[in-house]
Amino acid sequence: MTASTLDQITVTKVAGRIGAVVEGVRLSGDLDPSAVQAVRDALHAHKVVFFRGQDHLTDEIQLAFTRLLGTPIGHPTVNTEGQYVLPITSEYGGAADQWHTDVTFVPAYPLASILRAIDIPSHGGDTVWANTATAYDELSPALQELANGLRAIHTNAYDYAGLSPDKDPEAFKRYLEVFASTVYETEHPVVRVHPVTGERTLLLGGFVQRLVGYSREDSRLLVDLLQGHVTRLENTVRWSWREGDVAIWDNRATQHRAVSDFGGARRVLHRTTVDGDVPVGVDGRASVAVKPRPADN
Ligand SMILES: O=C(O)CCC(=O)C(=O)O
Ligand SMILES: [Fe+2]
Repeated sequence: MTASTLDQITVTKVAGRIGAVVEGVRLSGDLDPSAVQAVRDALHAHKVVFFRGQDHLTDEIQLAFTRLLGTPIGHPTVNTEGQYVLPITSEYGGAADQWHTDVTFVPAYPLASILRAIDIPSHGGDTVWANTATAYDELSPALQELANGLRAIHTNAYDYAGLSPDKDPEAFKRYLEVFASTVYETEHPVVRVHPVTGERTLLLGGFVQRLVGYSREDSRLLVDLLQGHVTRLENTVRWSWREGDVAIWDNRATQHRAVSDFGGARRVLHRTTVDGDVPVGVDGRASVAVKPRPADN
């Protein structure tokens, strides 16, 4: 196949504040550096970018492309060393159908995730992304001021323990074994300064347990208030998958969730993630691991 050249690449917005379709790019490990830069620029500008018709992709090619964006990392709780491709399957059920940013229970959570549609139901099973930078921008100045000083504890234990084993208790058990085998807790700033764009973004989502220094009830109310801005429809884009589609999102400026409206149908996507950097708040304070405690040496 022909290489992508810059004058063939088009970037078209698909919603007002987030999301663009990139055309003229065939994703692979051989992608021209200028095309990789175009993808990166589109990612920073639009937060989530979509590619149609990438049917040539295999796990290997997806991983090779992922390496062009940074260092691939496995899921921290999936104990399969060297496995960088995480299947997202309907078998697990439920886990991704709440708003979250990927893996925020560790300090340097992924800077980007790449999701490839492999087996998609005939209808339903969309994914929705929200722009956490525009969510911050639209806050009242007094609320921005308050949010700037907040810190939150993110944990995987809280999240997964809160799920109900609704349909298939066995699948749920396997799920817990895989994804909650180690308890992680990290304290993050609620407002993260984006290391590339300098934007202020709201860092919350499904792994948040509580705000530091607030009662549980005040914490819940405050998180709900801020999270309500993140998920306002104006800050979101919804993607209806076709097999061969790829979505790449800037995990430092977005939240996302799956829409669980496809009944018992099979739905499989494969995800790779790119190693991230430790967030820094507006006061310059970085995120810190609470559990497991960092090694002493
Ligand atoms: O299944 C989906 O639509 C989203 C899955 C997800 O949260 C992820 O791949 O990080
Ligand atoms: Fe996710």
